[in-house]
Amino acid sequence: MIEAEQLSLSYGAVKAVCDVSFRIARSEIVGLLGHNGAGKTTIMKMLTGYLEPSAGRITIDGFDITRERHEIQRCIGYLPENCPVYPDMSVIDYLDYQASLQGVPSAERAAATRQAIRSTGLEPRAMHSVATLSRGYRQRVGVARAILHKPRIVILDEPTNGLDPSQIQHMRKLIRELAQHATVLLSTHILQEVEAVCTRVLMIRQGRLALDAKLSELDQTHGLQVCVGAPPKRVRAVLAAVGGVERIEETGAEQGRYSYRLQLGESDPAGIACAVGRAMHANGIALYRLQPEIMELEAVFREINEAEEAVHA
Ligand SMILES: Nc1ncnc2c1ncn2[C@@H]1O[C@H](COP(=O)(O)OP(=O)(O)OP(=O)(O)O)[C@@H](O)[C@H]1O
Repeated sequence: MIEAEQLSLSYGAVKAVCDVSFRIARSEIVGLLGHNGAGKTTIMKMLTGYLEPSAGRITIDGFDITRERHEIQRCIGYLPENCPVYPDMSVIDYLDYQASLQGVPSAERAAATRQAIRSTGLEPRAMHSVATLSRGYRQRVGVARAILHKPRIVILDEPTNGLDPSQIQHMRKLIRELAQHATVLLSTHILQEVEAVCTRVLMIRQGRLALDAKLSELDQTHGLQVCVGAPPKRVRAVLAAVGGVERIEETGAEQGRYSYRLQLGESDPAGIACAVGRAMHANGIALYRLQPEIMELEAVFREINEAEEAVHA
């Protein structure tokens, strides 16, 4: 379990991260999503013990990062944004060397290196020098380095950055495979990346946590779009008797057809949709359209950005 409480960090006058809290349980694949400069790398560096928070607290599996940094680093594998890989070494030598730096006992080093090479699909390139590898393979070497010590938590900073579409597919597959044995936290500024691999999203906006949601929750209906043959006053009177509708917004009117968005409460959206349909029928109002409104991640992302821009305008 990763627990971050009210994390903040400033670089001089720049407030990079401000009051960010979250908890990540075992086996989740969490996407840290945000524009360039949002604060994702800074959060990852704090979680991995490379930067000390100006305020706040991090515990990982009960270890406190300020007091037990080495214990924490033993259970974390980290792919930094620009992973340093030595071009002159062969893949296998580089990983063996990294395993020694990470304290993997010498008797276990060959097996650990072999396993990391197998897990990342690097077998065909194991004897090649790093300098000859494509960016996709080099990124895999970075991931292999991160998992040499079989960490329970894998933190990947922009793992697909700069990869071509087929390399991105390979990396996504690799991330899903890693998640079978570890909790994965990855950062990205690409929404589709989160949709493709993550089970949960932490959206970071100007150093603050703007959204923490499971992707499955985002698929749930929070509103209904309705088009009926009655003007607002009448519709409001009819819907006043329907429980669960919290707000009614007029979204358009054309040729006697009036469109509305109904904001629903937490409970039973399908039941409320039935009640809306029945209420229209009972009051002799023609019903032209009644459909759930699904909040897609893209819409949420846009809404949050627009709301923030309005605040800062
Ligand atoms: N070493 C530093 N010194 C001063 N400011 C920094 C430093 N590192 C980052 N920043 C600033 O802190 C803010 C957050 O940066 P950070 O790298 O954490 O964002 P990010 O979301 O990872 O961005 P990117 O996607 O571009 O990597 C930015 O305004 C950045 O310019």
